[in-house]
Amino acid sequence: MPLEQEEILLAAIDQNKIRNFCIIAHIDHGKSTLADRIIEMTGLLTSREMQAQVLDNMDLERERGITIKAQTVRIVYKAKDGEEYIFNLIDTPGHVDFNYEVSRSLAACDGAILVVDAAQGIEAQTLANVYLALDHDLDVMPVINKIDLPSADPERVINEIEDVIGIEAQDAPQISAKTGLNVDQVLEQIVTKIPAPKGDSKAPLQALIFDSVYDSYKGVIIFCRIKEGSVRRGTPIRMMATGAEADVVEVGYFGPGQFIPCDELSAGMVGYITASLKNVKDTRVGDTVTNALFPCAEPLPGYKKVNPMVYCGMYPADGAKYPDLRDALEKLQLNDAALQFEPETSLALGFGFRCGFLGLLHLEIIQERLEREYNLDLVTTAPSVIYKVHKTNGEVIDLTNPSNLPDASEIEYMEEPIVGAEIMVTTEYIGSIMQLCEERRGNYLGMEYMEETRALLKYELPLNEIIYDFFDALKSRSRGYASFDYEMKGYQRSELVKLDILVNREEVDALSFIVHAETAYERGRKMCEKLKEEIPRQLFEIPIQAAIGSKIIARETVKAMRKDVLAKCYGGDISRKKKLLEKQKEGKKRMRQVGNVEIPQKAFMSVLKLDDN
Ligand SMILES: Nc1nc2c(ncn2[C@@H]2O[C@H](COP(=O)(O)OP(=O)(O)OP(=O)(O)O)[C@@H](O)[C@H]2O)c(=O)[nH]1
Repeated sequence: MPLEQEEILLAAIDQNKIRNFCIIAHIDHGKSTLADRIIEMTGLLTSREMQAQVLDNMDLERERGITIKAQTVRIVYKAKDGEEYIFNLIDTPGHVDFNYEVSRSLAACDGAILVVDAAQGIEAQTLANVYLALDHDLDVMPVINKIDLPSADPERVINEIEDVIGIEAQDAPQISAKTGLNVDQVLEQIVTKIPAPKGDSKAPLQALIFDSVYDSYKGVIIFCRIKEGSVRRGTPIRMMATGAEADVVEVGYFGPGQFIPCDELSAGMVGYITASLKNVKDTRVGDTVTNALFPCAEPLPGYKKVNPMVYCGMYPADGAKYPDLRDALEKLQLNDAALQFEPETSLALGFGFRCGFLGLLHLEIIQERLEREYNLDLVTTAPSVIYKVHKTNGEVIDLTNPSNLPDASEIEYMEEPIVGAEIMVTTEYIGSIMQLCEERRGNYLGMEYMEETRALLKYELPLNEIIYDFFDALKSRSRGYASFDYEMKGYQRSELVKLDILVNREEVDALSFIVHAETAYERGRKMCEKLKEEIPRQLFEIPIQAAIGSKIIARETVKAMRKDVLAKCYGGDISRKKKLLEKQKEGKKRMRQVGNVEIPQKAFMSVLKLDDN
């Protein structure tokens, strides 16, 4: 352990010298870049040691450039007043799929740095995050970033922050997180503007879990903010919501990319606890850790169990890999309490799992990790939201798989999930965005002008109309000038029907999906067209039909043709022929035989691409 860190451990930590804060921003406004600069400037790492971005430490995160799991780091800053301060910088995820994690990360802080891009100004997620921060009574400290850009207009953005959010911004540091310009002002303001934590170290233990990870050596590592009391090795702890109990094995704090043990965590501190717990499900984000023998009177407010919003079927391309897929999902679940799965069988796809996710991004991440880290080839069915089916016998079922929809005669009515959406857009695109929302069955709630050139549109939209490609459609219809945020509102009665797809007169259960009755015909037609493109020609003619119940509503035909991959190979280069045959075999792994027709993986996702914008 470096000498400097040892000294900090030994010195009793004065609460007044601690600052717990996070950085909030709209996606891409430079949150991670600023975090890196702060870490670099406080001397924890030299820029050479810094791998691209320290805080986003999952490979996938780095590739996609987005923050998924909240990460935290403790740094020591020597301020201009000559004193040393301890900063706990809590990184918050920036995507709507992970909204609850954002909210819990904020609850662990006393203040928030609000990063706003000097060229783009306030965006939908800037507002959503600021409101969340204000809900948690955090002091919000604005910072104007990217002033090095030629299109930067910091004065306009300062006014916008004052007008729209209503917080003082005249002395907001104007920085370039990229070059490091004026980042020193940010560090000073953290000391002067973000309040020190409060809390009594002698009170019964009350700590907020804002994240937890599973480590094969240490078991579950709980990331927490100690609100009251203290905790050390040997303390018997209890999670108040899940009831799990264990003795503490180790406590410590977060070095960049590593865990550094210490003697004790006390009120006001942010750190980690390990105990002999084997599953992150025991340590739910938002739960309160207390002393099992001397519990606090009440848990901290705001805990809620996060439930998946989007479901899809995942099947191994090679049926023999089913046990491997189960093992992989179990391993991923150790680190991801929001991931759910249960076995299901499909006539078309065989044995697999119905998996539940927080949103599409979460789904994609899991899918990619299964394919990359566990080397599995997957066939994934189109995602579906959870519908509530009210049956004539009074029973209500949560439908996560469209092919399980009961017979129409047993259904009284159905409900679908609705979200409240806020869309920020420049005025010239208001018309096209409103049109998009209308097409997606949106219910217009109102519009507020931010300034002359921008407005905030409020809509209620069915979740199943936005989970697929709404974001892309929004971007393309506004040339990238619209931004968007949403939250679940509840369920609403709706005229829904199940659309079945028949390939060569056989129903393919994995292709069924649920649509609003009004759009059923159009979607059915488009789905058939799409499948016609995706399904390769075979030796015989293949009819593709869409049906509601026994009624066929659309049809396309894949004409017969012999597919000869060697046809293009003139001359006698045998190795090239072999290569082509190999390639064809690879492709086949992901094909599914339905009756005597082979359906490629891409076809199962066709429903996602029915709206060409
Ligand atoms: N020109 C310029 N570019 C910057 C600056 N700060 C960040 N960027 C760039 O903006 C992009 C987004 O920065 P990030 O730090 O990844 O943004 P973020 O807000 O953390 O994004 P999420 O983690 O996805 O929420 C990157 O390409 C950065 O290099 C800046 O001061 N000037």
